[in-house]
Amino acid sequence: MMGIRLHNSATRAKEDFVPIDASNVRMYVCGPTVYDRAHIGNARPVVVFDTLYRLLRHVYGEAHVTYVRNFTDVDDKINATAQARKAAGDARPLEALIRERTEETIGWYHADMDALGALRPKIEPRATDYIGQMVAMIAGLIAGGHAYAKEGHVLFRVRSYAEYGRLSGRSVDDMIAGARVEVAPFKEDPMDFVLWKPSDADLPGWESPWGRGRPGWHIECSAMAHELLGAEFDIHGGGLDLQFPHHENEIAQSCCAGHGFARVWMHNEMLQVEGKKMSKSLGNFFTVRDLLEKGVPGEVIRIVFLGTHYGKPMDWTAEKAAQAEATLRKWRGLVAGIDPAPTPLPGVVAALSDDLNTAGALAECHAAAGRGDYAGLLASARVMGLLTEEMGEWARGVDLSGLAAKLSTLREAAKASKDFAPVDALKSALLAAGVEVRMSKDGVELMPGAGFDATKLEAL
Ligand SMILES: Nc1ncnc2c1ncn2[C@@H]1O[C@H](COP(=O)(O)OP(=O)(O)OP(=O)(O)O)[C@@H](O)[C@H]1O
Ligand SMILES: [Zn+2]
Repeated sequence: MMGIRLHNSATRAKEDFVPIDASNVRMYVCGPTVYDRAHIGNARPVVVFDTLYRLLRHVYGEAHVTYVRNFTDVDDKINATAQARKAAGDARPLEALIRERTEETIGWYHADMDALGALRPKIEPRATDYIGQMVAMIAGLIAGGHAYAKEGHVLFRVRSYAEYGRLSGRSVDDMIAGARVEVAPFKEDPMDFVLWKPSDADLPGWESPWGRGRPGWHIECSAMAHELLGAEFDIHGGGLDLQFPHHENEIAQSCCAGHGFARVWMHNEMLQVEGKKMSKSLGNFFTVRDLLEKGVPGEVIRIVFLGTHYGKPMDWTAEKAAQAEATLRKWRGLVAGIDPAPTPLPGVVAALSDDLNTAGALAECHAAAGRGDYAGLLASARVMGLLTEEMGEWARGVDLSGLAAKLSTLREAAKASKDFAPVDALKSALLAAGVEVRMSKDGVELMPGAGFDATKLEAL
């Protein structure tokens, strides 16, 4: 079996990937805070870790990989959207409005990420379903001297964990100097971070030994990962913007609670706009839905992401999208009516296994297309979630509608000139490409028929 090598952010080295249990390879990825539509920056980790998930399934077998990605449904921004609806006159209780907002956002998220060909993770836990586990973990941290309760808050005592800062490669003192840490009267040390905080009576809250309140964001992931994947698991992923403080804090909590944690940490670099991270707070974003509605197919968005290594920053540009669309249209033409090879090309699997070298894998696909190995191209593209049946609708529809318009124009011209030869020539070429042609006085309709071969349409 070909070995997978992954760049581990924790050791800053590319390492052989050796699963703890090859019959159950386990991966946790930090998921979205569900208060609004995902922007295309948010889609980058989805495509990156979906590609890794597909590779792991290819290597270890579909039944032997557990992928968990959470929904963060406790958050001030969610509360704010619900409060805005209440202020606008909605009489329902805040809890119902919050639930409605998170349900709606999860529905959008699923629809948008499905459109990018991302498989749904095996488990998609919601933070609010694991409050009990979070409370238990926090209680254990207090008992172990790693956390303290004060004024309804529980704080993690950062100085109690000697390894703090190791993931991001910084010392606690540097972090204090560089980060905007909140100084608060209930903190022993400005670096200490919140595990639990009180909730106002008009906001969602849960009973706990420290009063009615809600968990901090970091403890959510530690508790869900532990509950669903066990004390130690293989891979933890997320965007590089989460490395500090979120992931640093997850590690501190889980290790001090006496669990191990993830062995390999992977971080995708940012999707940028003019050198800056695309983010909601900067306002420099557009959503996945915006692009889909503008007619950019999900498959095009996916292949644009795959064109850049996940560890490098990238921009979204219209030129990249146009080039990607041309590639996919060509490939879809080449593989039309062809069965995929039984296995993907070894060169593609090798590239993906080399720390997800997706650009290299795509280059291998181009080479296969060039030498006429269409069955190999198809099988290989599918390992990356491309050229799948479900994602192909856009390519068929658009090609043929352009040709239908052309045929119709030729027919109009022929009616005037009485020279039907150009119409007949295009019609014969379409039939030769396996297209069903229906011409009536109402118009021209083209449908892919048996033996449809889109490559033969390229010259028309
Ligand atoms: N510009 C970006 N490029 C790549 N990944 C990103 C980008 N912005 C956010 N992410 C990733 O998206 C995932 C979901 O994050 P989350 O829902 O917390 O985003 P967010 O914080 O609402 O987005 P924003 O950063 O725009 O406020 C995380 O893994 C995060 O690292
Ligand atoms: Zn997380």
